Amino acid sequence: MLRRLHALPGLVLALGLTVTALSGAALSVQPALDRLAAPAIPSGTSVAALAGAVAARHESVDAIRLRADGILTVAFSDGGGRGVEQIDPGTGAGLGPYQVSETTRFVTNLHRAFLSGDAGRAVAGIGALAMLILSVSGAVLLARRLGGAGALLRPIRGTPAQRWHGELGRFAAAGLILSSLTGLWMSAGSFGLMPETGGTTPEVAASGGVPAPVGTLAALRAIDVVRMRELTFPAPGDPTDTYGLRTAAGEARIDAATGAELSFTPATPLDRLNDLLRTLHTGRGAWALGLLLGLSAATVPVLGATGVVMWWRRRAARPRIATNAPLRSADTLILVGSEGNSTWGFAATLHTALTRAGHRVHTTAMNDLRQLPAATERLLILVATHGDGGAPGSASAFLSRLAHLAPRMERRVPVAVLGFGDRSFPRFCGYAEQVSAAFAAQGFPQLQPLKRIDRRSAQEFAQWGRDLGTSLGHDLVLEHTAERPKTLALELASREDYGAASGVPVAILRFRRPGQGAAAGRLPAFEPGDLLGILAPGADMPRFYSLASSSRDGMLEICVRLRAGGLCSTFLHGLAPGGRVEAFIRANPVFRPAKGRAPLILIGAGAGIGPLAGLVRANAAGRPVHLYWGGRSPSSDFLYEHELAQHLAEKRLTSLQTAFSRGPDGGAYVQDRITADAPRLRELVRQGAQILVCGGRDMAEAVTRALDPVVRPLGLDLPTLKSCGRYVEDVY
Ligand SMILES: Cc1cc2nc3c(=O)[nH]c(=O)nc-3n(C[C@H](O)[C@H](O)[C@H](O)COP(=O)(O)O)c2cc1C
Repeated sequence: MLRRLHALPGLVLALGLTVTALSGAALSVQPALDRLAAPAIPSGTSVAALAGAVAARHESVDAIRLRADGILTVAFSDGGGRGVEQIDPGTGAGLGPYQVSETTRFVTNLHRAFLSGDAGRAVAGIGALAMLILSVSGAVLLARRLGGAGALLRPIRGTPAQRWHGELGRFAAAGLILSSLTGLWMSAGSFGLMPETGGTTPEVAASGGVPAPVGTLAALRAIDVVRMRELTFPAPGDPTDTYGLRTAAGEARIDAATGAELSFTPATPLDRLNDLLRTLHTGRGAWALGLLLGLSAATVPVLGATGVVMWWRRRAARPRIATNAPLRSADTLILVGSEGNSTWGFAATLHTALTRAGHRVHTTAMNDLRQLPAATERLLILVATHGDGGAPGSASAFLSRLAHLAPRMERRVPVAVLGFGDRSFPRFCGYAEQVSAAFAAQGFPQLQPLKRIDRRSAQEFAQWGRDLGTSLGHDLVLEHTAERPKTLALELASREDYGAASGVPVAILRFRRPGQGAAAGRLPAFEPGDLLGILAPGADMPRFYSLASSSRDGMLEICVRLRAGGLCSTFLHGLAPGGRVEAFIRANPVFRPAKGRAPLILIGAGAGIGPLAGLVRANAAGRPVHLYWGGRSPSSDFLYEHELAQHLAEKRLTSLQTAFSRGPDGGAYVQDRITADAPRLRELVRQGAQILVCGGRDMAEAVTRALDPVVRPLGLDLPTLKSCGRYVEDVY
């Protein structure tokens, strides 16, 4: 809901908001320019002295104004001609005609009313409301994604569009909220929707005597020019008219003959609020704030563009459920928790089979659960596990939502949870277990016990379908054929083989698109640490390998360890240069170095060196990078040995620590190097280093145990470092 609330005004009003924001950003520079151009007002100059000097130069003066931008102007009539000129605040001397430039007038009109009168002003007001909704919902969404309001400053991970959107959004949110709130207020005021401002000016009786020179009037001599907002002069020849002096405190009427203050109308709280909000919106009288607001506004086009990209990706990634029954009337609600979208495919198969069996089925994302309509008879939850036993994207908010909603629900319908995962992860279907436990804790009966499906097994899914059919009292046949991802044909360009002598063969394989020169297909963009999914002949599931190169290297490089009985690794190890594979690239934005120049500590073992070597190769800027790597034997297993030596010489790599379990030094593991190097590593972490770990699960666990005592004395622990992206793993 919140996401929809965020996306909708952005998509519908994108163009209008961009125009308003950019024109606002352009106008925001004006107060700073005016401030530079306006002569400083010397303190101690009285309004009387200034008015006296001005009156001496003009036949008739209408008013003297101190504008919010610090410019003093006088409106006058001389010899039948009227004019407005800027005046020197110290001497009252004329500084030339005052006029707002055509460009400023145009941009202001564009900003306030899209150059089209009242209708335009109404649209601008709606735009301000939309911007307010966008800014507040965006801030809440970002806080939710980063782990709460206290986590708003944590590093943002994700695709480039997500990172730009998040970084710019959190920079600009406060400014955009302030500008849209104040803009909305001003817009409502311009349509008379706000209470009337200004107190009633009392009738005053002027003395009617001969007007005295303005420079001698006592009430004007008591007021400093810096406090004045406007001084209006009496109409010439009208002895009953008075001077009007407006300051922030209110408006005084002053007798033209005696100089006495005849009345004073104090400014109302609403007047003061209006003044404050105007300053906060325009930056006039607060030029530094104006520039900050302008910078915030200037981010709007980029926020809009990246927001559209994110929205489109989310939309394009989610499969369409053609026969989705309305939620209100559905007897079966299928909730899907997915990150890579494959679970949506299973949900679509289940949806179709249940619909054919006569059910009214509504399928939606787990995060979209809002209510349990009266017609709902059962809940079917299909949920994948990601991270380390964590929630997938479309279920990220589910547990907290259930905890919030369930106590208010009147009914408890039967629930079946079907987990999708991979047995090679230690927390196999860990998130599905959490979801199942949460339903049980809220008192929902089980329609089916929790079932866990390994590696998208169509057979296990079909079996679950049969059991579900039995519970529902009819046959349910679930024939699911996994959708094959779109693949690229790649050709093996070269290979280097290691480890034969130590019994753990590892190959560095470099692929390119087939064809020569311009005829070769272009590679999509990727970074070291992204994943190359390879579909071996006869396999219906891809096997993922971490990429050791970036698209800038013009080839795809992976390190593959030969696994006994492994279909894909056996196929790849048997591949000769020129041999082809079907593959696709999947971004792995979590495993990326954080921006900036803080040191990187790279830790890996065996084939896990691949993406780490790729990160070192990409470090042309010479950021401090320290690599810890463990292998078996220095003579047969030292992957990237020569390349790493060259990187050390070129300062792409700052230091290299290797550990060989079958080495001449008696055998050591990478975690031993970490323990031995604790003081240096602690210092690097103190400097803000980020740690990236790649390799087997056992190695990663040993590294975690070795690193924990390293960071403890700094008041840190690995969960804290993990939660802020300073400890990331690519573990298999
Ligand atoms: C980065 C990553 C982390 C994963 N972590 C786990 C895990 O901790 N436990 C598990 O059982 N499966 C894990 N899996 C496997 C997925 O749950 C499984 O592939 C699932 O079918 C993906 O469904 P989806 O494409 O709908 O997101 C992980 C997969 C990936 C790519």
